Amino acid sequence: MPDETAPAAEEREFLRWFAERGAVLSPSVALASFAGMGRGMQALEALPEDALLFAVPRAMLLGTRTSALPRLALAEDARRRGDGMDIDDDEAQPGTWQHLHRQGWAQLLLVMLWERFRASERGQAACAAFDAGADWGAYFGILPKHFDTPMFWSDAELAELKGTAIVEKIGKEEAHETYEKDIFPYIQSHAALFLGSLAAEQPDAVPALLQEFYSEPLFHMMASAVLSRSFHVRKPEPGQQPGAEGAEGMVRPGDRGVELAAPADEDEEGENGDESELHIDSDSDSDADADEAENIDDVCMVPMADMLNARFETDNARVFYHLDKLEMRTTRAIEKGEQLWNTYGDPPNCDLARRYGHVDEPNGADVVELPILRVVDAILALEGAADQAERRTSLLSRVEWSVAEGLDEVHALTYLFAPSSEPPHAPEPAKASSSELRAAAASVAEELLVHTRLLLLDDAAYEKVQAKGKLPNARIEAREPAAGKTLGVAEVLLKAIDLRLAEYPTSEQEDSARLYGAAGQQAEQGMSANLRAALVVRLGEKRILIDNARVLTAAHEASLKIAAAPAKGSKRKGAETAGASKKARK
Ligand SMILES: C[S@@+](CC[C@H](N)C(=O)[O-])C[C@H]1O[C@@H](n2cnc3c(N)ncnc32)[C@H](O)[C@@H]1O
Repeated sequence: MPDETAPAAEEREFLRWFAERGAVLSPSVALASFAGMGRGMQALEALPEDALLFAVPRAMLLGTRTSALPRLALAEDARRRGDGMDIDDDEAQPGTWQHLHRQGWAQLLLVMLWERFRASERGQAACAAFDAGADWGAYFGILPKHFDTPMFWSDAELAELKGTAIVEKIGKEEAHETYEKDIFPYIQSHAALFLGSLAAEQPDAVPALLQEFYSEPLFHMMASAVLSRSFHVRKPEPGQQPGAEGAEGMVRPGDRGVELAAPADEDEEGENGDESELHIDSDSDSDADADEAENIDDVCMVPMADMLNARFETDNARVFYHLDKLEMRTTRAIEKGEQLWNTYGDPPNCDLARRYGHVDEPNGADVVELPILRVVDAILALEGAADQAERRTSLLSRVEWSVAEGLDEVHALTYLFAPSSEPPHAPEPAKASSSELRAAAASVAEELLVHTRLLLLDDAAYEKVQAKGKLPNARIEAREPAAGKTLGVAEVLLKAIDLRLAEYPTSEQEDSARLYGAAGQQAEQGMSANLRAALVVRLGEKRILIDNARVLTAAHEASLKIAAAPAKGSKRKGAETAGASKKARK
């Protein structure tokens, strides 16, 4: 429920600035505080579908297209080169503004830090000569001063994420390196730009001033703000009519900390959020795609649009694009008092926690990662080959080939039965019938089935696959005579899931009991938000593994029956998902 308290001074100042700069906020909505979510937006009266909530002129967006810093930095680079000419980004030397264009969000983060300084009391006077236009001071005033993302968690809190894929994706080290190697040296060597007239007026104070306005913690804060609040806004197309809806594509926050931002999608509606990184292409491919697809200049902050919270499949408002402004509109009728929700793209909890610092309970979009190496381990364990090292090498060479052919190195498993909306949010039904289990088998990650089966083929069949470039079908009940011992795809995946579950220090029952209580045990009281988020993430992952395991168990039993009755079994196609992989479809 929203707090009834009067808005804080910084919020009043933000609202004043918002109106003064030409933005419009509907009198039917207001910012409000929501328990555990910070600020959000609330309807003060019932609203129809497509009602305008607010409109923001493009000039108010904060990014490299609207800030004066890029213009000033380019002029400074040209002055230092002494030629005053424009050069291509490719020709730019290290230590120049254009060179930073290649460093993910570096330019945007410098813009954020510089604009924050420029809006400060000392910065206003020091930057007066820059003729840089109106500042974003009131916007910085309401940005969070701290973030709950794992980037800022203690080691003890991070330890609670053991087994999940979050820890290695936080990017703390990479962010630190970017700051040390690219950001701070650039600022230091352009002190007159970043401190304005203060650099010449107080040369002895420069190191302290740089620390005050451009420190590493501030840099991480800006990066976190971009990660959790930025949008992708394309430049208007030439010839586009003012008011034309949706011509610039969707917005959503960039991703990957300071390293990379996520690719933009083609869509006419805006979405504060982005896709999970667990997609079909291998990571390296997707990074390349992201580089290609994203224009870093599209990533920007959209005051007011970043005030809306989000919850799994709850969004009731979206951003729409116009040549001169962005509008937030309702996507369905809203009742008086309802919260206005945007969508962050319904990411799984591991991404929600990493990028936004909160989780959804339950989150039907949850995923758990199963690396193909765990499948290799499972095969080795089940085969119990005398020469494990030799067999591992052979399996790894298949992994290398298949990944080069476009199969994922890490597969994402999803819920096969949706989690209950009621605590403890376990997948329902708890006891599925055999027909329900059979039906669910069709949703087991296809590419994982193909990949597993490929590893199980005997050498002759594998060589044929390589020669023809056609992968085996995703048949969950398939059994293959790998290395002289017949193993089932489902059987191997069950073992891989066992191994994957063993990576978490606690069990599903323990986590569930702590979060939601169990027979004879109360839920843990007074848990910190970070600990709760960690428990929710890892419980969701374990539940998906266990959910997949029950379907695989049924498939394994079926595969044994089929094997025992080969004549009938050879005709059985029920659980086969034809032409499963991209490669197979080719
Ligand atoms: C785009 S901002 C939304 C505005 C934000 N609540 C504020 O006070 O400025 C995103 C942040 O809001 C919070 N948030 C959004 N949705 C939430 C939810 N369902 N539960 C908890 N926190 C949420 C998270 O801190 C997230 O990083």
